Amino acid sequence: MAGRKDYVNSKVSDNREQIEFHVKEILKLIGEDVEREGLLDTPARVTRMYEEIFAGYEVDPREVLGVTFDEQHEELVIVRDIVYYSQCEHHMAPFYGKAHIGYLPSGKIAGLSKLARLVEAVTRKLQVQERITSQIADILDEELAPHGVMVVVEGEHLCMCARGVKKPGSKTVTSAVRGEFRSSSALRSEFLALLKQ
Ligand SMILES: Nc1nc2c(ncn2[C@@H]2O[C@H](COP(=O)(O)OP(=O)(O)OP(=O)(O)O)[C@@H](O)[C@H]2O)c(=O)[nH]1
Ligand SMILES: [Zn+2]
Repeated sequence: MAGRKDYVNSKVSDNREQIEFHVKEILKLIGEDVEREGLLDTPARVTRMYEEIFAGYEVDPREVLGVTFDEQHEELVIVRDIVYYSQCEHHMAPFYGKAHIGYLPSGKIAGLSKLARLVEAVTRKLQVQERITSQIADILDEELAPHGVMVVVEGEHLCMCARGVKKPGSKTVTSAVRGEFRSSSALRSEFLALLKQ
């Protein structure tokens, strides 16, 4: 079996066979009959699912913004209600919800779809919600050098619903502010008001 070192910097597409093998082993270890019909293709299916839900390991989130445009619009730009699905790094259980991104451009704007691609790139891996929130804010701050950035992420964590403390319906809300959003409560209020419309 490969040692820990062999996995460094690897991703699902590099390791399909090994992942299938290990999923099958886990099925055996939880008491399943891996030869029964319903489970025959499960290791391959799970591996294909991992390629989707862990696609974030295949991309550099700093590169997804792509070409930025020079534009003199210096008022608030918000893309809200960007649905995401992620996996909590403590339990490997899904958490999901919506991300809302706002920034005040300073001569550079990003393609709107690229903001949603950035959310995809940071959520499709093992994560915690706080890190998703600050990574989105930091990457926009560094790549667009805007006057300010504000990110709000809402999430429902299955590890808190289906197991453990069992509180379905509870929502975690995280925020990150950079630049002028830090000092201006008026800007933060404007952003939050526009989320409600
Ligand atoms: N801060 C933060 N915590 C998270 C996130 N996702 C899951 N967790 C928490 O990670 C913690 C792990 O706690 P542990 O005590 O090590 O694990 P556990 O015994 O399974 O904890 P319980 O969930 O309370 O049963 C739990 O409190 C989870 O709710 C996240 O995105 N952010
Ligand atoms: Zn969890």
